[in-house]
Amino acid sequence: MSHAADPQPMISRSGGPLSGAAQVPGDKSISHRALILGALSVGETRITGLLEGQDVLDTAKAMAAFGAEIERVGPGEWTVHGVGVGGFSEPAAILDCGNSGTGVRLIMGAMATTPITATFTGDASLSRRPMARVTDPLSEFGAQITAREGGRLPITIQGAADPLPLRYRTPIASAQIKSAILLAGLNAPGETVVIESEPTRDHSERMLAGFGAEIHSESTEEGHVITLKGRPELRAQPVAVPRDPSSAAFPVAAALIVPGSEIRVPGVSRNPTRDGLYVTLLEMGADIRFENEREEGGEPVADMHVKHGPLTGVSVPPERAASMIDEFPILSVIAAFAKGKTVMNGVAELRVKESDRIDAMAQGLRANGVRVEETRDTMTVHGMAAVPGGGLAVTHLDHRIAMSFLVLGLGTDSPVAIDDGSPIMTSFPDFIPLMRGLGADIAEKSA
Ligand SMILES: O=C(O)C1=C[C@@H](OP(=O)(O)O)[C@@H](O)[C@H](O)C1
Ligand SMILES: C=C(OP(=O)(O)O)C(=O)O
Repeated sequence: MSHAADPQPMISRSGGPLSGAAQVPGDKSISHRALILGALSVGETRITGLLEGQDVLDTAKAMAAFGAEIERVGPGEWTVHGVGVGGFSEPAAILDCGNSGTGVRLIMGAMATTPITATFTGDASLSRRPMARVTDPLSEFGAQITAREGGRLPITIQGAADPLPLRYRTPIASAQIKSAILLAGLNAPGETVVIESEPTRDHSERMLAGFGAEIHSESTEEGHVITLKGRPELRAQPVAVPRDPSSAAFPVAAALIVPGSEIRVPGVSRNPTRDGLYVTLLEMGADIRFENEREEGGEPVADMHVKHGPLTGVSVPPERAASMIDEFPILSVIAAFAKGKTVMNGVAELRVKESDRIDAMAQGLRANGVRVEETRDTMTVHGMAAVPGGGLAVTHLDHRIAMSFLVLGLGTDSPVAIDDGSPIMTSFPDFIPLMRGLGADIAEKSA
């Protein structure tokens, strides 16, 4: 579904301390992969804790269009009867991946080595995002690809009838590029190898191994090397999706900036390839404790306990960027309340997310009285003892920008408005009730 909802202006303002438990939704990255790998497996995959955000629902629809049987059997509980590696049938209609970069890029990979044709579209945000980073390597497998000018959506892929395995060094640290290649490699003979300069989130590798593929990763002088043996028979698996650390970041941030707050966030993934924000917050002096550390569904998880307290600005090194790539918008909000400046390095990729996130954050923070400097790949936020607020932030169809500014307003002197909260449904449909349950004052606003 394209993101065509009417804009929903919203406003948030400061109130009393936040308290209680924040049950954040299932991990978005793992949810997409559970549906895709379920569709490529033989047998029934039962998924619990699936994120029922629009991004993931669009992926579910696409898997059904390729011939998998997908059923919602309860809240967050879904079954997938897959068609096996190489078993996708040709979709009858154009596949609309909505707002989701992960959805479209991984699904293009999953079908590019099967001899069927599919056309992909998305909303205005997704149609601006670069796709050649994925279609270039997919054409090396033998797929025939046509794209709009600049390698953008809509894109039509005629999958390779006789795919060749690929050895590919990713030019950008991106789990979406890596995952698209690995999914394509499933139906290529021989070994497909991806080499990345910095390790990126490793859910595809963990889950492919869980579904029975032969895959291994090693750090070498060349970089981080992932090797997949093609044409496995993937076996359906139960998948328990842990709670999303990227979604957890919003209530955590709110608790850190609203005086007197103390909240718990149970069952959040602590996968080290996703942990950069929390490493950074601890360096800033945040009062965060991880309790009851355990393993669930092949991922390390913990219960978080977060308390408001003083924070100090830090410099985030570029090599940490991949492990917190979606968390820089909310970090820039937290940084506004820290003592001194926070410098975020190596963040150029933020410019090609759902929006140009450096620009969107810089403009919205400035509109609310915060000093921000940006270069192509850095952002610097100057913290202040009291953040004025009182401004309007433009969200550009970007859920993380919308949620970041609603959190900002919980700590500012005057309320903060956003032009459109509707994109929040892509990744965190219960964000507003969850935040209100903690005591946050967030309201819809007439346009
Ligand atoms: O593989 C994934 O699930 C994701 C990878 C990241 O994108 P890139 O691979 O473009 O960095 C991230 O921003 C996105 O939200 C989810
Ligand atoms: C970048 C994001 O998602 P995607 O690339 O899947 O649209 C995100 O969720 O912050």
